[in-house]
Amino acid sequence: MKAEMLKRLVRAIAMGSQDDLDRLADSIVETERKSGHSRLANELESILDDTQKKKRSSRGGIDSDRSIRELPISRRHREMLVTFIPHDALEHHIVLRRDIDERFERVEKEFAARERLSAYGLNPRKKVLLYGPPGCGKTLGAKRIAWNTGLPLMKVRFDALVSSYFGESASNLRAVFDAAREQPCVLLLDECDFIARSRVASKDIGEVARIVNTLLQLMEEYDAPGLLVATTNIENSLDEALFRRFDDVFQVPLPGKEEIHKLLSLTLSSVERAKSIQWDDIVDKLEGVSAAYVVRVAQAAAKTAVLCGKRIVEHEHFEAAITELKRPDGEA
Ligand SMILES: Nc1ncnc2c1ncn2[C@@H]1O[C@H](COP(=O)(O)OP(=O)(O)OP(=O)(O)O)[C@@H](O)[C@H]1O
Repeated sequence: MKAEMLKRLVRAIAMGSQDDLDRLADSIVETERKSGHSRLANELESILDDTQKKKRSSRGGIDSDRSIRELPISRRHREMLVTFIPHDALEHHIVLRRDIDERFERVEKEFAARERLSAYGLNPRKKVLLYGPPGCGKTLGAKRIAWNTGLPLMKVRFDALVSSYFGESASNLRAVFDAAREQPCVLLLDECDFIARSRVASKDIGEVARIVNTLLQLMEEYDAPGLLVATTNIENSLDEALFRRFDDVFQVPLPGKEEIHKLLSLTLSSVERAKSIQWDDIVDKLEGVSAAYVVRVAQAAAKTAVLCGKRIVEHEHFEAAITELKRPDGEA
């Protein structure tokens, strides 16, 4: 072992720093790999992986109150690979078209009845893909599923997961799926097209291709106690093989007139509304935009009412908000 490493080792032991020891172990693996000793590097890596798993299970597994330190982290950069949202923090309001609401409800009901279903040899839908335009409730829909099934949400951080080091993205992804197996949760792969761009369209045979293959395999083998929800804006960009691995695929579309009305009422529930508001006119003007945009318009109108001291939202406040928040390109 090089002198520098020996010094780091002794220092870490003297300081009793587990973090430094972990980092040192990673450096040793990397040095061995770079020196062409890939078999030794792989063996060392699997020792590290096994030890981490044992440590976790000796702490009694993972429950919903797990500490941040128990969540999967990237080997090299020690970054959290997921954002963990406990069930209590998932309360939300979502407005959906009735038929879409029923699609969500079906997933939730099957999860609730999973034991009854399995008694008949039937499997509940556990891997769901939500697609549709931005800002219409795909991420919120994943929260809804978690909330209604009593599970926490574990959102994958693709920025931390995708690494430029050979094979590391795939092993990070594996660590995330391992964690989802130990901890019943809704595992959210938000904007999964980030990694799942069509292999056909992409000539990339590097890390992206490797991670798509790993994702395909992990999806195929998925047997975690919770649910997996993936979202994408661009349905067509998804790898066909990945697409087939979902048990249910449905769209979360733009809100219709009825939903726009509900979104406005919901967002304005804490302020008074003038009787003179021409709701149909406002709804007509907002038809074709995302739910997020409708919420922003309602919030802007409410804030204008408060700022100008009236505390009653008037029709003109909506007109001003719609003009001010000109529809961003591509949102509708
Ligand atoms: N159906 C909805 N009901 C109520 N609020 C919504 C709905 N859709 C979007 N919103 C509002 O817009 C915000 C963003 O929504 P969300 O993140 O769920 O959109 P998304 O479809 O996942 O968009 P993206 O594709 O950009 O990630 C929400 O936090 C919420 O305030």
